[in-house]
Amino acid sequence: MISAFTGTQVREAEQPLLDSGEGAVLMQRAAHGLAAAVVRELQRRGRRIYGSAVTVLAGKGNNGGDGLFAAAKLASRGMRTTAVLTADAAHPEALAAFLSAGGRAHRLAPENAEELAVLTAGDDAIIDSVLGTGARGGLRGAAAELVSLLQELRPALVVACDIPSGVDADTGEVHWPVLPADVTVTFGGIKAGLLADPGEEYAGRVELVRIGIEHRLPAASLLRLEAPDLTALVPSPGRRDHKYSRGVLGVVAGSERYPGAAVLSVQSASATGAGMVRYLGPGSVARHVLARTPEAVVEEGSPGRVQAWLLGPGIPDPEPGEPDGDEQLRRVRDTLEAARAAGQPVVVDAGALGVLPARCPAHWILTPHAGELAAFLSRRHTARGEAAVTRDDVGSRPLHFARLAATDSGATVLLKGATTLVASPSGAVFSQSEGTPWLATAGSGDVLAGLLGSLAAQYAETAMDDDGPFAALGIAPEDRWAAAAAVAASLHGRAGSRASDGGPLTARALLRELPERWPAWGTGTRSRSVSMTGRDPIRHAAVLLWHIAAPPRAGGGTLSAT
Ligand SMILES: NC(=O)C1=CN([C@@H]2O[C@H](COP(=O)(O)OP(=O)(O)OC[C@H]3O[C@@H](n4cnc5c(N)ncnc54)[C@H](OP(=O)(O)O)[C@@H]3O)[C@@H](O)[C@H]2O)[C@H](O)CC1
Ligand SMILES: [K+]
Repeated sequence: MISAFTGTQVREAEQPLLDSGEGAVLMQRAAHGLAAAVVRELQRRGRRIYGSAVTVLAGKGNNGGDGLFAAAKLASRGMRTTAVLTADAAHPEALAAFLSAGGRAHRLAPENAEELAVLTAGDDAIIDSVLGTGARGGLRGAAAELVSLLQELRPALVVACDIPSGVDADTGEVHWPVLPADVTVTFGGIKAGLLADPGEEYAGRVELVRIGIEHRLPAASLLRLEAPDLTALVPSPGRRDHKYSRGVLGVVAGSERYPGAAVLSVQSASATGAGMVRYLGPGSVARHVLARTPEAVVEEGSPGRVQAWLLGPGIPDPEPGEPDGDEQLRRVRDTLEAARAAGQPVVVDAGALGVLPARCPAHWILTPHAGELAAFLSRRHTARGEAAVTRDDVGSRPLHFARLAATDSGATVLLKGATTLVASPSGAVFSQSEGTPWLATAGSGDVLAGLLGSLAAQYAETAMDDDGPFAALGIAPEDRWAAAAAVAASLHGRAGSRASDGGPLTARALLRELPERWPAWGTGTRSRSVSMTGRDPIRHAAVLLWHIAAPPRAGGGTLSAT
């Protein structure tokens, strides 16, 4: 499991060492790791180091200091090194080291921004060390102009120092312009903003350099499940299990208008381990469901025992003139009431999001996309006389709004996106990014809802106990349902990447990827490559290489092992 931290958490972990005068050692470890990453990436691309050219964009603070010290190390490897000093000052010792290593420095000004952009864009590598965790907002003035020009000129290789300048280390919000990085070399702890959109999209592959503060870091601000975690968390039946003990899921989904959502969500639930799926809905929809999933049980009256519910796929929001909505929405309301009394986990999707009570239990998992989350929050905010929230608000600050919705409602909130975020009402967040943009297709959300419902039914009885698999991974009781939803998001994303294989996919193709690979997924048919390079983390900087393989400047980083 990958842990990520806010810039503040990392800075606080650094502080005692700074106070004891070890800041220079930390910086040298950071610079060593940064320089080593540039060398490795150039070699990976078949470039010679000696004689290659690198430019460092250096800000006024320690982020700029990291970059200048790293460039000095690259100069000692025979690289031609240029520094563009973007502020009126620079880290004095680092600049001195850079110049004495033979580097050439230019002070950026509005009148030379274009000339410097053209001068440096052709270099073999650019190191972006303008702003790090001390940034407030984005690039300004000539630095913003230089980066905008470099974006157009598309340098061969961009390596961001700690975070791409302009990306908020805590939230992943982006203050444009930001130079998209091929690699982000981050220090001490992975920054949460590198694992949340839109920041993740600009980070490229993330490499962590340990600088000796790791043991001082607090509980992570954001977590990411990896393949070995799926192995531990993907449920599998025991010898004494039977269909009722494996987890029965009740599904209230579909409508005359959208029968397909019921078909897809029931099929998905049935294919991913639920012992049984009970379907409740209009007869015409039920016939479609049975045609595709004959093993489903269609319930007329009150259903038999279930361990969990999935409510909402394909159920439209209430019409303005019909506040109670159609029969399905009434069925959703009744089921929510019964489920709360029974303490059952509920996956709440689509139209069901509009009929939730003010406060929900953490084992109710909402699965909105950005527009649905904006509507969900706006209903609550306007009822309190607060400003509405737009889809664009959510799109630019997904981590903030997912967390807000969870803490405000008490429910667990899975916010779908290129990077899917799952917020626990405790404030902890899981971030999963195994998907592909091709998953943005009709029915994909219904398949996810069915998969998540199936897992909820399988987890309901014992998985959340203190001797269960989530506790074994060290996940706090209040965050276990968020972790369960993250399992679903991870499996769904992996299935989507396989079904897409780089091209368009349909929800039906996505379904086909679900069951066959189910047991293999946990082991991850893509084994994660994690290697320690550099030297011992206590005595020297060490680089824990883990690859969020994001094709350089591709849309979003994906967690796929190499
Ligand atoms: N602390 C350590 O020992 C280590 C730090 N590491 C690296 O350091 C950065 C954090 O460095 P810091 O100096 O705290 O902050 P920055 O370098 O990110 O910012 C520098 C200054 O820039 C000014 N600033 C802030 N926002 C902007 C902006 N939008 N545009 C222009 N300038 C801005 C601000 O100065 P002011 O005088 O304007 O207040 C900042 O102080 C961290 O990211 C690491 O790279 C290493 O990890 C090693 C250990
Ligand atoms: K930076």
